[in-house]
Amino acid sequence: MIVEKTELKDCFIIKPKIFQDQRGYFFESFNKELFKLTIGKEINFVQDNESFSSKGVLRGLHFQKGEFAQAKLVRVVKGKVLDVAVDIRENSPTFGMHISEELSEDNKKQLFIPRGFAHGFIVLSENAVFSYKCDNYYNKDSESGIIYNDKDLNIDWKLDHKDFIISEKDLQLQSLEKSLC
Ligand SMILES: Cc1cn([C@H]2C[C@H](O)[C@@H](COP(=O)(O)OP(=O)(O)O[C@H]3O[C@H](C)C(=O)[C@H](O)[C@H]3O)O2)c(=O)[nH]c1=O
Repeated sequence: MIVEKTELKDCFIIKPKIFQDQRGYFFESFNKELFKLTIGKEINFVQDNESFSSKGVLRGLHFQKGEFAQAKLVRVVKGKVLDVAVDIRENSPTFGMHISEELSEDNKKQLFIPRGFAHGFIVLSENAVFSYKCDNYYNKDSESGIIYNDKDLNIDWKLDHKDFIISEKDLQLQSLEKSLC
């Protein structure tokens, strides 16, 4: 397992060791002890999620507020997405900055997104299966988010805007500035 730091503190790119043979491949998608050794902290994931989306679907940017904030370990099982994590830790020197990373079934990269981040992705392939671990349970009442085209974030989602598929709920999200009020 190779872990790369990103320009956002505590946000890491993880490349698992892949074992290939004539049958196909095998890799450990999560190993608690190895994760703790390489990340340097123990994360107690409590919930696994999976979503299926077609090309152009943009889910996010989402986060849960307060005590229900979630750290996530995200990966793509099928297809390819552009994954985006935004640092919304108000005391962080990289507050308001984001990273974008292509996660795919081919590169098998994972992204660890700590609590205090907003998260979203857009599907670049015909469709994608997105799988991720959370270290806190879903709490509907603490759900919040940032509109995908927040002017201050200026995220390049790669696809042509006319191809975006966004839920009505996500189209109502506010700017970063207003979402933290
Ligand atoms: C997140 C979640 C949702 N749900 C229910 C609530 C809705 O009835 C349905 C779809 O939820 P939603 O439209 O919020 O799903 P996404 O747009 O994929 O939300 C996720 O998108 C971005 C990428 C994230 O990082 C978050 O984990 C999460 O907010 O699943 C649950 O029952 N449990 C859950 O943990």
